[in-house]
Amino acid sequence: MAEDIFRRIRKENSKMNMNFTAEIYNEALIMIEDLCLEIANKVLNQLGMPSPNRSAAASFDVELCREQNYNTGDLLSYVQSNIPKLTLEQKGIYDQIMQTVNNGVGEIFFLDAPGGTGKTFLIRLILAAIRFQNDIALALASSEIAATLLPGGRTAHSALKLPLNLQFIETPTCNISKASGMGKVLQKCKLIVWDECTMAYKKSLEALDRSLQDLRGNIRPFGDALILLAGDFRQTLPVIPRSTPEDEINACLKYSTLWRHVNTLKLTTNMRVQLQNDRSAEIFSHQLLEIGNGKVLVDLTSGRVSLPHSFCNLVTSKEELVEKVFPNIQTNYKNHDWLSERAILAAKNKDVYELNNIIQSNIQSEAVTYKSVDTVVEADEG
Ligand SMILES: Nc1ncnc2c1ncn2[C@@H]1O[C@H](COP(=O)(O)OP(=O)(O)OP(=O)(O)O)[C@@H](O)[C@H]1O
Repeated sequence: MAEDIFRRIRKENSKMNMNFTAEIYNEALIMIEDLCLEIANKVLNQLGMPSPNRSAAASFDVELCREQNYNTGDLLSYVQSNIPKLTLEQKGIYDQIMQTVNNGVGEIFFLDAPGGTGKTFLIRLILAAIRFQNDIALALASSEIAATLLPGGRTAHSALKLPLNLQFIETPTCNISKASGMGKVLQKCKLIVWDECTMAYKKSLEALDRSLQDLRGNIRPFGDALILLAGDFRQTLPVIPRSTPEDEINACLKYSTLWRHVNTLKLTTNMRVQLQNDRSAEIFSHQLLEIGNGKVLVDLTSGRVSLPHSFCNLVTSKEELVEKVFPNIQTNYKNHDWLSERAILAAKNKDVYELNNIIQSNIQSEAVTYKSVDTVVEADEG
């Protein structure tokens, strides 16, 4: 267990010159003791093992080291080379946020950015501009994929230790103490970015709000921290299994009392269109916005929209779709670059399984079954 912790810490702090330390053994003892308490309601001492030092664990600020462990020289050159590229719209938002950071005042911004308008580009620059001054900018996202797009990005659930059964708790909080590494990060940080916040349950942001108020000893929204929320309400809203659309809308951030404190900033120019000067990309992005903005008629009986004429290529079966996206998969499947450029997205697991079966049945090779575990692990391991 101690070796797992050691590997995890080395991975999280790739540039930290860290050796095996007594604190790592201590963290392992704490984890073992937590399990024993849960299973047998006994501390390690009662089971003939050494007791962990709980206060020493609090001073083991891995989280704090992680957030301050950036190469400032690299960040400075990144900032200097990318600021001149910002469009007027992006520069206006960059300046407003950096000014608020430098003034040290609390504010809640929402960056309303349809796909392709340079939201990720801008956020990466803001993170770098804060970090190169040796200040902390915490990058969170609602999904793992979005988290990987931001340097130092982590899922909000894992970083904030949000309860897994959030929706059933009246007033959830983050499971973070003042003395913990993450508690210190949240007290010190100059900015918290939460990308794809539009997918998060409003209760997860409310939990962060409560915890920041407590950690920072300030009863203003989010403890007067500077928060940059980003996302697009035209895209996926919080997913609640077996719920109605009303439940999903009610779970979303706009229906939180926090929303009235939010200052919305907008990005509107599609950079993919602008940079490539591609007319068809422009038409496609316009059509996407029309759908997202509810301008396309919905069939009231089925609840579906009819896709605009020339919006995309339509196919008549899953087999045809597989053939279009993965032509000649029998031989191409060995080419990883080819594979990494294509994917089929489906809204339901049922369709994912069916599509996977069709693709796999086209590949003539020996089938290997790997075991997997799908139980929930500790929130901080997720
Ligand atoms: N000012 C800029 N100068 C040069 N390239 C830019 C600029 N803004 C954005 N880009 C590029 O445009 C593309 C789209 O930007 P980005 O990925 O940041 O958009 P996004 O709003 O996050 O889109 P999505 O939500 O679809 O991921 C990227 O390749 C990005 O590097």
